Amino acid sequence: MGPRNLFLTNSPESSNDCEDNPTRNRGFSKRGDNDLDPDECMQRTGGLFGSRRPVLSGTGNGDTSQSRSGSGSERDSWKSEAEGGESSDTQGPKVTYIPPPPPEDEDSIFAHYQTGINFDKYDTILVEVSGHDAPPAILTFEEANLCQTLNNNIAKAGYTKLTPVQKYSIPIILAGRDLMACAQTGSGKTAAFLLPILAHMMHDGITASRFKELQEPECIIVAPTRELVNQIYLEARKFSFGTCVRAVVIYGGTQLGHSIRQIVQGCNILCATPGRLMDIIGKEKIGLKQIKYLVLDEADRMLDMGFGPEMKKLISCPGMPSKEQRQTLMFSATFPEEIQRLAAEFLKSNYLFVAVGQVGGACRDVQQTVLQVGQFSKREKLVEILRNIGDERTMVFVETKKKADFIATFLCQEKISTTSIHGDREQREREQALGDFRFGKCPVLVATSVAARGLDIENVQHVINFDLPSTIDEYVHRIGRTGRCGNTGRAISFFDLESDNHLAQPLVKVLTDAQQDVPAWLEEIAFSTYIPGFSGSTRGNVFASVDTRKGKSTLNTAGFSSSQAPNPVDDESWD
Ligand SMILES: Nc1ncnc2c1ncn2[C@@H]1O[C@H](COP(=O)(O)OP(=O)(O)OP(=O)(O)O)[C@@H](O)[C@H]1O
Repeated sequence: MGPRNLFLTNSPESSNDCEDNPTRNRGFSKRGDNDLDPDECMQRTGGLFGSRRPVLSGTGNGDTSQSRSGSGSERDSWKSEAEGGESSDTQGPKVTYIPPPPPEDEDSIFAHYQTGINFDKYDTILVEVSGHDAPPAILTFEEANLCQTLNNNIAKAGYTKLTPVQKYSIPIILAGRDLMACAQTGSGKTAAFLLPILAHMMHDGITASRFKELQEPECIIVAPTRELVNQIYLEARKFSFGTCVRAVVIYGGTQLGHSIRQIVQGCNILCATPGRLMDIIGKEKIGLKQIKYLVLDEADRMLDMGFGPEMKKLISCPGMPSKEQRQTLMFSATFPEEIQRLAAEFLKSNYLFVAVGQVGGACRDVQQTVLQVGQFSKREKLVEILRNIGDERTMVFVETKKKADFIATFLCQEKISTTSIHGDREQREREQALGDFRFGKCPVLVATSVAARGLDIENVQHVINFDLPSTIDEYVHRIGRTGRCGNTGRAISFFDLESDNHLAQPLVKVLTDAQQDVPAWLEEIAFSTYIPGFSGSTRGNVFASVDTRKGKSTLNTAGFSSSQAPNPVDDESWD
């Protein structure tokens, strides 16, 4: 491998980002603690229209403990990104970043990557639909009876065959039913909700939205990270091309005035991170009266104790149609049982549940390897692996933001051109980093869990878990950044006997279910480690939770319930 350049740019300005930390989420779940993205956390301090002053402060300079049982000292202070001068009642430097507009030419809008050799194997995946009177699945796009413009856009996007989640979800949504859908990473969940929503809008003869100070969109899509909502927006823009439906994206870390300017020009579909959404609603730029569709992507994350309170506020905002009056759609690759129960509050009682493959199961197109690597050998092993990989695109997941910087800098010193993404980086830097990775300038992206969910980047051939996450769900999402849409990928995880033993059982289960080799040492740890709540054998079980309304008490993919989950110390990643 040739020398790689140093592309890491860590701006001192990043000090106006807020820190993610468990402490600031006191009173919220253990599960969600690690996954807050900075700008969204502010809502938890002041409520929808309340004060945004942070309730906690601390040193903010603790070390980046690599131990899972660490106190998380670096995370004991946080400054809400909302403090970035976005509201009159806040202090601190203004957030001035205005993201560059996406390319407008048709080729860029419809640019896509090829489905992989295993795309056709999707047909063999088992699908279970539960709930009453489910409409039958469709087998082809033609059967969906979409309008010509949508069909043209689907063709231009290079879609010729439906994925299983699309086959089942599209008719369900077209029939007006609420839906909770769980399907493996990279299997086309975004189009599964966008296409039928757009079809409905077209069918209802939506009128082009015009400039207005208060916009009343028909659809709101929320997702947990900025990069993910942006991606969903680009998909919405692609499928609505040539129609009068206008999609808009708003997310934190960008100038609030910019978000407002985007909205007032017209907004039918609003893609938003929760914090920015609530801010905009509070500023009365968005009215909710016309909402017909509410989509929670990465729904288990959106409903956990981290974001759950914001989502509850959203559905009880003035004007928001009741669940009987709107269609609520939830999608994820993982759906722990207790989160499903919470979700019922958002859904009509006759909602349908679609499970494609094993709920929370890993994508089988990812070849998973687990290596026993102690904390002090990890860097050496990482360099060895990356040198063997060469220039193939690789995401390296670490536990903390500081560690992300540290490892990225270390790799750059090793002449491996690397960039990094995490919640302490300015949004400008995050987007730059993602762009550099996406377009191959930096083949290695070091990331915290902020990049674990949803990101769809072409040709990510490898995921390396330098640090394993604290829950198996997060593992499933992380390794799902590769092996997407029928392509194959590889995931290598460093298992540290000092800190990762609690993951052994669920990890063995995920590996087994995805028909991967399970190292004997891992199986041994799995059988000798008692995990409360993890019942049953690791082999051959029907995996994880199913539709909770069936009353089966089963495992969630974490191998333990959220309330039993160990305290996560990965310190990331909300938006
Ligand atoms: N029917 C299809 N034919 C071809 N490509 C498709 C089809 N459906 C989706 N894709 C492409 O597959 C990729 C993955 O889709 P998407 O990002 O929606 O997956 P996902 O299920 O939401 O994954 P994750 O769980 O990681 O969020 C995207 O590039 C998308 O454009």
